[in-house]
Amino acid sequence: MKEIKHYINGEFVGSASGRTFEDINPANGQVIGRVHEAGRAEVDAAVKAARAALKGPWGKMTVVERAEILHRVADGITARFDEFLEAECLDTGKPKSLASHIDIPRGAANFKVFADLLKNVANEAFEMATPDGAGALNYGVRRPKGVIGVISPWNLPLLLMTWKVGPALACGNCVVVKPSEETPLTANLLGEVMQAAGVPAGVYNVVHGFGGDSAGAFLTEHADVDAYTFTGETGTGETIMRAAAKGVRQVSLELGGKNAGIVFADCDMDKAIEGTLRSAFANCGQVCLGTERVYVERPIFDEFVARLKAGAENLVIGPPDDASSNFGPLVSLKHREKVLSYYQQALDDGASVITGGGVPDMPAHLAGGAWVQPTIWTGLADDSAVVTEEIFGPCCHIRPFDSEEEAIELANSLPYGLASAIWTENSSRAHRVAGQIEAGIVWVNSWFLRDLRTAFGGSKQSGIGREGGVHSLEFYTELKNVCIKL
Ligand SMILES: NC(=O)c1ccc[n+]([C@@H]2O[C@H](COP(=O)([O-])OP(=O)(O)OC[C@H]3O[C@@H](n4cnc5c(N)ncnc54)[C@H](O)[C@@H]3O)[C@@H](O)[C@H]2O)c1
Ligand SMILES: O=C/C=C/C=C(\O)C(=O)O
Repeated sequence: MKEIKHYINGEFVGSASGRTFEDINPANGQVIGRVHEAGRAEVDAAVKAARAALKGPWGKMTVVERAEILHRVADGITARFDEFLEAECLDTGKPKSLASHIDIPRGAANFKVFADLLKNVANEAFEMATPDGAGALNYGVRRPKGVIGVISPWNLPLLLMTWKVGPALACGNCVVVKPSEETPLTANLLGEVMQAAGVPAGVYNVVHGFGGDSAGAFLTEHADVDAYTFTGETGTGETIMRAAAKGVRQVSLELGGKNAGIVFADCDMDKAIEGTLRSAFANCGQVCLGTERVYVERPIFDEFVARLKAGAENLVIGPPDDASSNFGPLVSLKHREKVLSYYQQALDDGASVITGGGVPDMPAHLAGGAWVQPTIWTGLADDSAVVTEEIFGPCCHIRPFDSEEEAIELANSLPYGLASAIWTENSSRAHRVAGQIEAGIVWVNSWFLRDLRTAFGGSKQSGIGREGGVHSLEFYTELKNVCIKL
């Protein structure tokens, strides 16, 4: 049985308590390995290692030297692509066809992009007048923030963790990562890659465990962590923010969403269907940016519903290794319970089930997996929990609208504000509507199209702060102004 340990100060170590929990493959319910659960002692050791590493060779390196090492990390991920792919798909059950295009390549890109960015970014400078006429010069210098606590979710484990670790390390920080308890494998593989790439011991640490009353909470309660970057549920974000308030530590929070797709009658229907299918069902609907509310202009409503239904019914449900499969299981049986409770709620609230709504028949060797059907509903009231709460499953509700104003009002009606997708061939309308959507990210005629230099994050209850490009740099560094009287 595989033993999954912590990675602290450049070594894989077990928990002093001997406590472990199971890592389960959600495609078949089988145990992949036993994961060590960190107690306060392991979290403390990881934070101490990170603090010490700041003062070691890592803290003395030039930006160019750090960037070279981070390129080696990226190349190390690429060189071990198949191992990362295998590990990510074992943990999540997602199709290899998906992870090989998104999760693993982005794991490498997240190091390259920020390493290069750091080499090229300018600092601000202001000349100022003074009463004696000699003037003064102000200039900014950036310094690493220190030890960063990185807490990440299970839906895109390597992608979302490296999206934070890449810029944090590029800026010269050291990190303690707490991956999701559901998906511990790729964070450990990355430890091996870091070692081989010459990242000094203590710069990248991983502690495994759960959230509350476990590794996650111990990390957020640790007084010697300087800032936290978190991706996960809004409620967890609130808890982490409270813990970080002690000692006035900064947080960057990428949280939940209940994203709207708006499909206008003047859209290119093929593009709108293809994009909405991906945004609702890719990664079995477990993408924070995914569309769970679809608003369609009335003249094309029936055609859109029929075509999305046909698309959903064409998805090929199957395990990661099946090359033809493009729809895997949910991450766990526990998460399936949550998703199925919304499927039941939709029935209770009088939804018309256009397709799905239950659990698919799977062959015996996969029957223990967390499989669920892609599901589409119509006919629910705007205040049904199915329409207002994040389900994080492969499902969406489609509702007609009659005017641009109504569509904008519906899209903005919830306390979330992560992402939105607008489908129209009228570019004036696209700009007009995009400007009025209350969300951190608006896509027009696309979805999950990512340029890593751009700002990424949520408004309202979908998050605090922006990461990506120079915005990551702002979070992961302390900007100091030096004022020189001439
Ligand atoms: N905005 C984004 O960019 C983004 C991206 C991906 C996922 N998400 C959101 O993530 C959620 C799904 O992921 P999840 O179920 O893993 O989220 P989660 O909030 O349950 O867990 C995320 C991480 O936080 C840890 N955690 C849980 N409770 C904690 C606590 N009290 N203290 C410290 N750490 C704690 C977990 O162990 C895990 O590592 C969805 O809401 C989704 O929308 C958001
Ligand atoms: O599930 C959420 C997806 C988030 C994506 C990113 O953070 C990214 O593309 O950088």
